[in-house]
Amino acid sequence: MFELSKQFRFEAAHTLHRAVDAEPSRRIHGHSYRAEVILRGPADPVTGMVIDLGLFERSLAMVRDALDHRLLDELPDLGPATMENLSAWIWRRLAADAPQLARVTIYRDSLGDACSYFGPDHG
Ligand SMILES: Nc1nc2c(c(=O)[nH]1)N=C([C@H](O)[C@H](O)COP(=O)(O)OP(=O)(O)OP(=O)(O)O)CN2
Ligand SMILES: [Zn+2]
Repeated sequence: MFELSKQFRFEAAHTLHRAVDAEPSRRIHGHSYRAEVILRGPADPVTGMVIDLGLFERSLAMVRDALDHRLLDELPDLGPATMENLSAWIWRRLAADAPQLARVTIYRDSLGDACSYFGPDHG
């Protein structure tokens, strides 16, 4: 069993309705995000790879393009633009191309925030 990971960064804006810091959160504001995607599985005996990272990078580039410099509130299938929903959204986008998906983690490094999603089979 091997574990492969790739990371990408994106900048995005959002609004959020919440009980604390309600007013500044409701205004449009931005964050710098880092996404880490983990794949787990055996290496193919012929290729020696869990997945060709070149192929995987293409899928990640499409996901990043849909998020970078966007107003996340406008993503139709995201829901409230929290790190929880972002990690699950990235999972849904990648699952068909990468059945070895094991975890998607969203980081907001400047705030010390992180949130991981382990897929629908883990609640
Ligand atoms: N469980 C979650 N809680 C919150 C999320 C989230 O994604 N999941 N997101 C936010 C907001 O995005 C918010 O902008 C971050 O708020 P906060 O930690 O208060 O940081 P700020 O920089 O906006 O505020 P400071 O007071 O300047 O630290 C909130 N909660
Ligand atoms: Zn925010």
